[in-house]
Amino acid sequence: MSEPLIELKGVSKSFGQNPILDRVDLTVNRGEAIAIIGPSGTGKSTILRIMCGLLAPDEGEIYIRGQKRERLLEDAEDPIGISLVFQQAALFDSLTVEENVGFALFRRSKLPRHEICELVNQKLDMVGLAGTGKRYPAELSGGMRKRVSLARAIITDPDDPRGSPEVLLYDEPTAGLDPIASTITEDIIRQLKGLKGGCGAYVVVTHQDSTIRRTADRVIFLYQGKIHWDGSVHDIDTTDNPWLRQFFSGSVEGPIHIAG
Ligand SMILES: Nc1ncnc2c1ncn2[C@@H]1O[C@H](COP(=O)(O)OP(=O)(O)OP(=O)(O)O)[C@@H](O)[C@H]1O
Repeated sequence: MSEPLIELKGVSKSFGQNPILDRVDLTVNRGEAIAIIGPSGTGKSTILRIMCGLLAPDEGEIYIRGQKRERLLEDAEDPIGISLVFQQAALFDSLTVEENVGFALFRRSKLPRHEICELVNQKLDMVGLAGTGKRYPAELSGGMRKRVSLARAIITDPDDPRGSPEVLLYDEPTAGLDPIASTITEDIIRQLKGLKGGCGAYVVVTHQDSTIRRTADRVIFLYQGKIHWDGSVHDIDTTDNPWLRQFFSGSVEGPIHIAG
């Protein structure tokens, strides 16, 4: 039986006069691998920020493993960990890889330094970056930097009763990467699900065809604040849904209107 980890119910969000999300219903169940796709500016990153508690909806309800979230995460704790891996790696250039990955633990936990370093090394190993801990971000490729930020997203304090994040949210994890670096990242995203110290489900926002096909089981198409398609990745080439057909063909003819 499916276990809902994140439920958005009738979620709406506007920025100023611009409605971005319009009564969106979306459930992320344990074990799911979801891609949210759609044209630029359609609210995909906004959904991720709402899911992880960085942004509050204007209307609607959010349930985290069945518990209603009342406030932003600065004020309240969810019953499970939800981590957002930002599009930009956003590393501190003056800190080593090790210090970047362990940043939160070095600052907030009571763990001795050698234990934090051990955890950091475990996480670096999981993202294929063993042995890079003493390097600085500037010495790494763009793909490697993105994987450092992934390691940082999955590191947790062993004393945290929630353990490692149950849900990982990836905002364009392969944007700007060459095809091989993309494949490496896509494989890691897949492998982390179900792995001890990995995650129980993930949501990827992406424009990359390979990332949609290689990381997702379920694909959600968002346009003008609404979900227009929610189906299996195996059906994306055969569905006659007009939004999906136009999106994947790159045609300018169809229901999707892009300004400019
Ligand atoms: N904090 C904010 N204040 C004002 N407008 C915002 C804010 N955040 C996002 N927006 C606007 O909301 C819309 C949706 O943004 P969002 O980043 O969610 O889209 P997206 O689908 O992820 O786009 P892309 O594919 O280009 O990354 C955009 O028009 C954006 O400019």
